[in-house]
Amino acid sequence: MDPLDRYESVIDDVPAFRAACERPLPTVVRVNTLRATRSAAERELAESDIATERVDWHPDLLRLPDDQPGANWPYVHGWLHGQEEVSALPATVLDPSPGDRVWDACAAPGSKTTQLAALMDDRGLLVGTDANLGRISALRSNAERLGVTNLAITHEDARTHSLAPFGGDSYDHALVDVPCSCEGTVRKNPDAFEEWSLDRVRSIAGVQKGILSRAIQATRPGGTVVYSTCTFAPEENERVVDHVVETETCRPVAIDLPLDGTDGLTAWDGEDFDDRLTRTRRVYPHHNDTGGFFVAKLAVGE
Ligand SMILES: C[S@@+](CC[C@H](N)C(=O)[O-])C[C@H]1O[C@@H](n2cnc3c(N)ncnc32)[C@H](O)[C@@H]1O
Repeated sequence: MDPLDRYESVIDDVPAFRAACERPLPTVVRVNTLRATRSAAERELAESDIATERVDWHPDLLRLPDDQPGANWPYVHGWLHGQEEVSALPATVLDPSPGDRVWDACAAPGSKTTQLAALMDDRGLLVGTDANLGRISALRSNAERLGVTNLAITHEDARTHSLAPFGGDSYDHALVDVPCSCEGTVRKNPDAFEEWSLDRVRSIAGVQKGILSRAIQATRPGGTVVYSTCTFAPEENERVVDHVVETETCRPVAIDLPLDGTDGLTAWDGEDFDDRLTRTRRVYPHHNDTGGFFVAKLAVGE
């Protein structure tokens, strides 16, 4: 079964959506502001005859030619990190401040963790958790290459992470970028649907609910939790957020998304969700020439 068939009733322009899903993804890098400015990175890349194009919605993203080898000088020296445009959305939406205490519940290999560290100006405390030891090695080496020093790494199941990591106090914010069915990565990985089944979608949704619930419980009242996936599946998106809105003390808040997106769904497969699910955002590949993405922002304690 082609899982994309399931979305024909909720997508505005199905032929454009299908065509975008078949095009390769543009190559994008994020300038690591702990080490360089965008102008300095542009100059350095130009010296190596690498043409760049600014991404207009984000101050630190650059598009590169598709045949660009990854190991250029600015990359090796931690000025750049390969990061797809939509992957830069969750940390942008969370927008932590220097000095905050932030938990990244599914952190490896660290694209968003290192982006959070840059937004925090490498100050405060960032805890990055992942259940996969091999991927934690990549997180560690990315953090080192990019010069991040405010990061503590834990190898554990996020569903059992400490609820009082600071002697009773909780995190100011959490980022929950869960494992998912990855339907929105089909432009990068044409085999993305090979392992797809509705049973897998439903099973992973259980893990997602557990991790998101834990993140809400570990965040102080008045704090913020951002939930994201790179899939279109409502079972892993709106239905997971609807579950925590019912079971935890939190509410979805409006997101001022800097690129085009559509409202989250309030019904799927015969089930209705909380009306406030319209405040979550879906990003489809044909709207901004990116991968597919889902993001929700939750205010905790309200
Ligand atoms: C979408 S990836 C995270 C990508 C990462 N945020 C980034 O931007 O580089 C999901 C991650 O969740 C991890 N994971 C899966 N189950 C987990 C669990 N129960 N607790 C913590 N991490 C888990 C996987 O190992 C994987 O690295």
